[in-house]
Amino acid sequence: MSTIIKVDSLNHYFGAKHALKNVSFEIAAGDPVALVGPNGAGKTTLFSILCGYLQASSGQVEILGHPAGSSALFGQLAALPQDAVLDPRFSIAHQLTFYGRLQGLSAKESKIEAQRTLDLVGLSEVLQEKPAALSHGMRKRVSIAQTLIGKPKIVMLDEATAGLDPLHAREIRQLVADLSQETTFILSSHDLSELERLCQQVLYLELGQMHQHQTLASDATQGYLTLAMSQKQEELISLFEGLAEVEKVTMPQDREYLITLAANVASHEADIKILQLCHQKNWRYRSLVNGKTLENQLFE
Ligand SMILES: Nc1ncnc2c1ncn2[C@@H]1O[C@H](COP(=O)(O)OP(=O)(O)OP(=O)(O)O)[C@@H](O)[C@H]1O
Repeated sequence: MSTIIKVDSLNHYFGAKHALKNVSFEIAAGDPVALVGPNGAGKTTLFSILCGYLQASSGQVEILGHPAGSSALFGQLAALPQDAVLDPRFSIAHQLTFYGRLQGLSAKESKIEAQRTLDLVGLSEVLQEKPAALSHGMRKRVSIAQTLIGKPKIVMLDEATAGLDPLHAREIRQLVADLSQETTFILSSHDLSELERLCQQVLYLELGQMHQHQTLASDATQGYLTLAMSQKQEELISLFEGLAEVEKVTMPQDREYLITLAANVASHEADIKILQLCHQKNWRYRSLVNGKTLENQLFE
């Protein structure tokens, strides 16, 4: 797969504050990529540098073969900032069409794009409305539509589903998954289970430093099972640790058990034993998943 973003030894300072510390990573075209990290980790700073809003203090950033901020990237890369706002004075049609014109589309093409992208986010009926007539979640979906105008190759969404009801959050996730063939999405979110569903590559920033992870969908977390129980079971850990297939069991959070398998034991050899034990004990489980959840990879 072709590399579309290449970042090498990136540093950024805000005065004495070293916000990004020697960050290097690559992103290939295709599957969505997650950008995760605690508050103040440097995610917005990194987004701003990738978009060309902010000039890095040092290091290289290459996007689709061009330096960040290059005019060659116009229309190829779009971003939804966390605090994006729509202009209250103009209709949604006007704003989306204007955005299309800014990208160099004709008036007719811009109108078609406005309608197409609003259809994609399930909001075709609001075309003539002004932002005040829309709920917070609807405005967010319009902003997502705006990033899709002109079919950019890369779209960065900062907290795209924050504030959306579960149904619409799911629709946006589906939209991201559906468009992933033509557009590579970089998603920043604090909702790890959402990112886990969508992304295999996870860029984790902490205090300006980058660590890379893979999600459950990959082979990288082989050797673990994650068991969610309906109720906490006092004897569970000691009983499971008594199995030859199991090396260690921990409970990273309430009613969720992380099972480390013994060396050279495949998960399908262990899961049956675990389920048999649950059955014997009459314990009810909610899910048994191969691997380590993203949250446990990052914080356990
Ligand atoms: N304009 C600025 N001037 C000075 N310091 C800044 C500026 N912007 C960000 N910082 C600092 O740089 C660090 C990284 O901030 P950044 O906004 O990139 O974090 P973040 O990961 O996006 O956080 P959040 O999840 O809260 O949005 C923080 O310590 C922040 O205080």
